[in-house]
Amino acid sequence: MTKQNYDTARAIFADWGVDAEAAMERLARIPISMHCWQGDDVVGFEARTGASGGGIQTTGNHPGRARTPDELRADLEFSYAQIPGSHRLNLHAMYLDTDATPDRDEIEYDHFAPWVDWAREQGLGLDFNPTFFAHAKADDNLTLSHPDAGIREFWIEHGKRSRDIAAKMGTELGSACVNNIWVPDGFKDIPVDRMAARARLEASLDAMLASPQEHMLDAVESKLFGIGVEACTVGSHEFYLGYAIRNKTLLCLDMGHFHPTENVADKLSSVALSLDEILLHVSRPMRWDSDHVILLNDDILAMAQELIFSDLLDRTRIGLDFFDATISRTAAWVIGTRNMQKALLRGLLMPKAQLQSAESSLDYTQRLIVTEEVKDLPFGAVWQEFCDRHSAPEGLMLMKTLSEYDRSVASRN
Ligand SMILES: C[C@H](O)[C@H](O)[C@@H](O)C(=O)CO
Ligand SMILES: [Mn+2]
Repeated sequence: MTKQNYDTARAIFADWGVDAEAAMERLARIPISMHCWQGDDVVGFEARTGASGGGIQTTGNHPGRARTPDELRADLEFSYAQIPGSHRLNLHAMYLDTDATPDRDEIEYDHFAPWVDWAREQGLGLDFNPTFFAHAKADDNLTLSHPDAGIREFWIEHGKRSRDIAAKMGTELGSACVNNIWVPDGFKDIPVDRMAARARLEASLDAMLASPQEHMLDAVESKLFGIGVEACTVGSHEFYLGYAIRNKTLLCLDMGHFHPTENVADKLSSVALSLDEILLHVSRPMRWDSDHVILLNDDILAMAQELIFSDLLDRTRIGLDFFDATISRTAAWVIGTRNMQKALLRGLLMPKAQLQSAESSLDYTQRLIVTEEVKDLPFGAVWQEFCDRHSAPEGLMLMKTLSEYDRSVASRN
């Protein structure tokens, strides 16, 4: 039945001048960097207690949170098996796997080596992030921009070590590892010396990134505001856009880090004119940076279409950033990642040449007719075929598989 549906769909897309086989082939080559922190509510495996801090907030208490690296890896293995294609894992520095208890300025590659061995076995690429939150030295909501030079030094050292670890991960796995820098630095109430804070952040970043590295890529992530840093975020969009351009790093655009009515997809072509590569944190901000699981909604579809229509797929690393502890954590990963893929597939199945030609000849009526008519095309049949070819379940079978796994981990407490 699926095969018949697909054959019909393929013919319908061909009528529109779209090659469904080519779309599936391209989709299979787009890795999504799935974030480890959805699996345990951004807690990590350090010997510490306490909330994430830094304005990041997970809510909910659904049973089954991964408590150890082994549990997290088991949950990831299950999740990747439900997601067609080959992907990456985005690891945070607080997810070390070791009996040692290094402080953040003492972390080394060996503390993460089990993750690399596992990633190799699983055929996954790895990305990395220094963790500048959930630590006593981040309690002021200031790290790299802290007025205290000792605190800045501590975090600079953490950042340098993270880059070393990312470079070694990239070397070991033969695939460049993106090391994404996000700091929570900011002010609850209106500051009077924004310039000093931003100058300190810039100097700290310069010190951290001073030594050239291979097999890793530096990325910087801006933010508009967070809980507790409502008045000013030191690493704002303008700050990091300039920094990334000047220093040739990747710029990370997190969809939750802008004013809620801003169209983040619209930013891609603008920043791509000044940057070599972009990192995305695909997320769903609901009224604020709430990090809801991404849906196949207009924002995600627009983001995917923009990547494809602006020819940015080869210059963009797609990472995810959501965490919801009110639902099955593995289902959240699977649904969110598959939604990103579905959005990309839809973009790849659009009659791009026809649409762009209508626009360039100012035939906006034709552009409107096409954008609206193609909404009825059988995208689902191509997605089913894609899942089938990659041995990933869909529909009722996916539902059953996700529920069974969720029940199997429910006794964790
Ligand atoms: C855990 C991540 O580093 C974090 O979500 C960051 O990327 C962010 O978006 C903070 O709001
Ligand atoms: Mn993010």
